[in-house]
Amino acid sequence: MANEYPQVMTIAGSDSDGSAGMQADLHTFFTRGVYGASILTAAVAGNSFGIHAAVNLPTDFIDTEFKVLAEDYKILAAKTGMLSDSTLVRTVVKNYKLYDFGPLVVDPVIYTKHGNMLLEEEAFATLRDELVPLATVITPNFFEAQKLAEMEIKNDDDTIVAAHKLQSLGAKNVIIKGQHAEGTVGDVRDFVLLEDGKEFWLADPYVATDRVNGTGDTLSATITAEIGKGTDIETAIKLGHDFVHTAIVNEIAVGHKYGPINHWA
Ligand SMILES: Nc1ncnc2c1ncn2[C@@H]1O[C@H](COP(=O)(O)OP(=O)(O)O)[C@@H](O)[C@H]1O
Ligand SMILES: Cc1ncc(COP(=O)(O)OP(=O)(O)O)c(N)n1
Repeated sequence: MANEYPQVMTIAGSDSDGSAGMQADLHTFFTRGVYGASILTAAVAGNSFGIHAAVNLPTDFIDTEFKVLAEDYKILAAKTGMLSDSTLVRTVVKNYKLYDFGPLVVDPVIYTKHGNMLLEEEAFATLRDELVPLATVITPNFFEAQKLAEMEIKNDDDTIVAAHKLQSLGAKNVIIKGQHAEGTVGDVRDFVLLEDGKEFWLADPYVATDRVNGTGDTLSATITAEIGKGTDIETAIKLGHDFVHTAIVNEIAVGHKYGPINHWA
C-alpha cells in the first residue's frame, strides 16, 4: 500500500537562488510533510543581492498547468505568490474558479523586502477586487497591507482598521505581518483577524540578521500546508509564525548578502 501525503499547490514565480518564491514554498511543503505541486507563473533571476531580471509565462501555458493538475491530482489547499500583472492575476482567478483546489491562501506579493516590485502597479486593483475575495487567508506584509487597504498604517489601531478593510474586501482571515526595519527594538508583531471576528497579535523578538529572504513565502506556504493537513486556520497561522521565526533564528550560510532562511530548522 503506497503512503499517502496531503497534496497542496503553489501558484507562484520561480526565484533562481532558491531563497523565495516557488522554491521557498516547495522547501516548506516538503519540511511540513505535504506533497507540493506547482503552477509556475513567472521566473526571476535572483541572488542574495536582489532580482536582476524577470519574465512571465504565457497564459495558455498557465491554463494547461491548471488543467492537467486538476485532471490528475487531489489538491487540498493552494497559495498564490508572484503574479506580475493584471493578465496573470486574471488567469489565476479564472482557473481557480474553474477547478476545485481547496482553500486559497493569498500572499499578495507586491514588493520584496529589498524593494524589487513583483506586481505592476496597474495590477493592484485587479488583485484587490478579483483575487482577494477568493482568499481563505490573506498574508500581506506591512507595505502590501497599506496598498491594499488604501491607507497609511502608523500604529496598532491603524493595523486593526486595515485588517478589517481587507476582510471587507472578501478575505475571510487576515494576517498583517509586522514591520521589522533594521534597528527594530523589541518584538516584531503580526496582527491576525479571523473569520469569526477573533483578533490577536503574534509577537516574537526582532532578529538582527540579513538572512531573511523568503520569510513571507514560507509563512504563507506553512499555512497552506497545514490547511491541507486539516489543521484549523488559527492553529495553521500560529504554526506558520513559529516555523518562520525558528527558520530566521537558525541561520544558514548561503549567498553573500541577503540569504535565505533555514527550512531545516
Ligand atoms: N528580522 C525579523 N525578526 C523577527 N521576525 C521577522 C523578521 N523578519 C520577518 N519576520 C517575520 O517573518 C514573517 C514574514 O514577514 P515579512 O518578512 O514582513 O514578509 P514578506 O517576506 O512578505 O515581506 C512575519 O511573521 C514576520 O513577523
Ligand atoms: C519569484 C519570487 N516570488 C516572491 C518573492 C518574494 O518573496 P517573499 O517571501 O514575499 O519576500 P522576501 O522575504 O523574499 O522579501 C521573490 N523574491 N521571488
